[in-house]
Amino acid sequence: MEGFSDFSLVLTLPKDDSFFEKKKKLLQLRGYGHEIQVLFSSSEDPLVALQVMVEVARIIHLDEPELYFGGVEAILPYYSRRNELESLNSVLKLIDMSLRDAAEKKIDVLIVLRNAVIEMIREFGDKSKEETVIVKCGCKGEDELVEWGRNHGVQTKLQIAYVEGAGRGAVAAEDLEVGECALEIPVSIIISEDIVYESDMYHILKQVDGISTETMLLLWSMKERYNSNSKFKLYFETLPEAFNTGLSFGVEALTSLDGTLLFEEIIQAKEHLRMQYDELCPALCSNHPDVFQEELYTWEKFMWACELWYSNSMKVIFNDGKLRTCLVPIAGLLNHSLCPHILNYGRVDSATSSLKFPFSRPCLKGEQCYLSYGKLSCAHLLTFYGFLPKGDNIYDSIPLDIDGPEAEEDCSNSDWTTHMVRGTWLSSNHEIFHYGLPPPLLNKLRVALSGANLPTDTHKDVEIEKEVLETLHSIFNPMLEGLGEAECIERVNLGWDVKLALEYNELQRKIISSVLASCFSGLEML
Ligand SMILES: C[S@@+](CC[C@H](N)C(=O)[O-])C[C@H]1O[C@@H](n2cnc3c(N)ncnc32)[C@H](O)[C@@H]1O
Repeated sequence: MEGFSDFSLVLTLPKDDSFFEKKKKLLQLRGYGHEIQVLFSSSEDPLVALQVMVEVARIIHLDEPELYFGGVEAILPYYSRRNELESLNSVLKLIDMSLRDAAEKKIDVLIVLRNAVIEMIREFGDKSKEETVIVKCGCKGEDELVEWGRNHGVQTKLQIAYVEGAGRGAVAAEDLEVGECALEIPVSIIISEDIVYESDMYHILKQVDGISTETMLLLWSMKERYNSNSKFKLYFETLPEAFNTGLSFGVEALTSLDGTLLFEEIIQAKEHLRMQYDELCPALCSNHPDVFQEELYTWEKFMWACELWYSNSMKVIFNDGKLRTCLVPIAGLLNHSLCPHILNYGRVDSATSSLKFPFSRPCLKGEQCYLSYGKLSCAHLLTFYGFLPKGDNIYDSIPLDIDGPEAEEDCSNSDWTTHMVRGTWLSSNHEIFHYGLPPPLLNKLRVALSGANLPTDTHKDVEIEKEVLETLHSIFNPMLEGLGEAECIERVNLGWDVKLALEYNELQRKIISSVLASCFSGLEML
């Protein structure tokens, strides 16, 4: 690497990061400050310095569950697939920014670094590929929708296809690289609150006490769905007749969920929606029958609209800085993955007045292009989207309410007030005093059970440790029993909802069993 001139790239942990203090401590533990200058000197291999940048970026991008479960204990090379993609992409962005005004003699080294990051992203993507079976390429209605979009300024490098297990999806029409735009949607065809303000129902809805813009939009979409002169006719025509989310689960599926938290969540969500419907729709239809026709505002159609908005809407920040819940035609055909191609897409580009969907990792021709719907648990995905993603979802955890004083804060034994467990197979540390369980939870129980301050690692009290694990066992064993026996029944003839409920139960059983197994092996070690 001779001939490279000395220079540095600066990575900064943003001050407004809600976990600033925790991350700062993690960085310090690894020997960094919160503003990290990575020096590239002619005497060193720049790729070594690049590794430092990536490690720092991983810490900067940690989110709440990653800090809770892994923190300083987590073994690198990476925390989660999402974290890895975000970190590599932020390093790439920094290099690209530096390239823009770099002195000529620095350009060569920046290009070496850029290529190295691109290669890291590509290798990472190859390891995390999700195979897609294309059931049918080319779909008439959807192709017409894309054509309509193009006529309104949409640009896309994707084709719509039917994919196995997920309805429609988007497939790359050519090999696409990191940074390229998969899709660009002009603001003019995004369905957002402005559309209600311009509609004939706004003067009525604005009189309704406490009604949110989201609810107004929901009521607008119920009617627009059947408007043959709608600008969005093709969009509404290509939407599914049924969304099949957890909110539509039948009695048999709900019964199979009995004993899980999800059961309560779905029942409560449905009760809440029913109340909202009863408060709004009958009164609107009887007081304003010219605008709110009864046949368009049935409970079934209300539920369809709720499921539409839950499973298809996106949160978008507009040029005025306001975050709005929107429906985005065409973009709404992209499916979700835990290792997505597109991560950052929620802000309107002021220069083009469009919403851009750039690739955070490459997507080869014919490969399904996935979006990230967000950091969502399987319970949320099942309830509001009606599917369970492939692979380990690090946002899947079981919450625990434990009373008593919190452990004193330091970085690994932090001040979390809500506790949770997740599959212990996701942990990298199953040693004594760790057991694959989250450090903040173990510390919380140590303090609660000993009534004393947190013992240091070298002075852990074996009796207290046993009590901690026995307590956890006594919490989780009834949960496992509550799930009942695993059913080994033939699933082909079951309804979509019962199949999903059973899949969810299996996932819960797997998580709880892993916690119990960790308690057992911990007790054995002790
Ligand atoms: C925004 S839409 C995506 C387009 C959708 N596939 C369609 O045909 O309309 C969200 C819905 O797609 C489905 N979906 C998204 N990601 C999925 C995945 N990884 N596996 C299975 N279904 C998925 C779910 O039904 C979800 O409610």
